[in-house]
Amino acid sequence: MSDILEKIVATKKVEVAADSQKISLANQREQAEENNRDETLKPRGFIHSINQKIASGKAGVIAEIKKASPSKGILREHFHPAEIAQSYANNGAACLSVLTDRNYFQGANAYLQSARAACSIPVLRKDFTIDSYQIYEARALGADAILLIVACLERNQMQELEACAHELGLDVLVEVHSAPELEQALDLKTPLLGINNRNLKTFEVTLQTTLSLLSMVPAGKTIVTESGIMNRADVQLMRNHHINAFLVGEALMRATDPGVALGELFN
Ligand SMILES: O=P(O)(O)OC[C@@H](O)[C@@H](O)c1c[nH]c2ccccc12
Repeated sequence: MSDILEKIVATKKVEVAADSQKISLANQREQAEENNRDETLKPRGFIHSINQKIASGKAGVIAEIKKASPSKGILREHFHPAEIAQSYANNGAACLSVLTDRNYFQGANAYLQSARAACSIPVLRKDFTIDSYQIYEARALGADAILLIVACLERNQMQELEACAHELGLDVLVEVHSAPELEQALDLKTPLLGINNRNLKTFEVTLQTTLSLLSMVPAGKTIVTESGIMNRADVQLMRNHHINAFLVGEALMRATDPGVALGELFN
């Protein structure tokens, strides 16, 4: 099978071209700027929220709202983003991550909007960002942060996208899976560094990915261990290595009440 990430990026290019015909870049920018002047829609401080939890001795959890994934299929049938968002926020999540990719994750922009409106914690737009259009769109939707995946971007492009996000007041989570990718991620200004334990070529998940890259990360970065955090032993393993920020999806999505599951995993 060809690399899933390549496929997703190819689809994303077509989607962005079509979306920008429906709502122009100028319109997205206008809405983004309007949101930045609106008390309820202006950025909530994604990185700040994570660091605050960590400073108080707790885990900084980015709790994900994800209906399905290419590797696991449907994760949750009873899928109500506003309800899930409230449950996560009430059980100590620092932030939310909401999948908006339609084709591979059954996400939607509307899920981000309703999740954010249902709580007061910051929200990451979880998507495959390849074009600045998507960054204006993210802020226009009310997102507080965007994801940049090193594996799908060129060096210059990544820096341009980060600058665009920062100009709009969005925080950036940069995601890596290997040492060469980590080296590129360190070109960026963002202190928030996600290490994805899932290999997007094979779907193999191992927490060793995070542990093996640790020594390359300079002081001043907040490492987020992403994917495959399934139980308290996984959390403890990471915390033993002073990794205090987590991005968790599946383990919570499969639970009857995702927020209660979050509490059981971290509290
Ligand atoms: O469901 P998990 O194994 O807890 O993983 C969550 C998150 O890390 C995963 O959804 C993810 C990490 N990076 C991504 C990039 C795009 C889409 C999804 C992802």
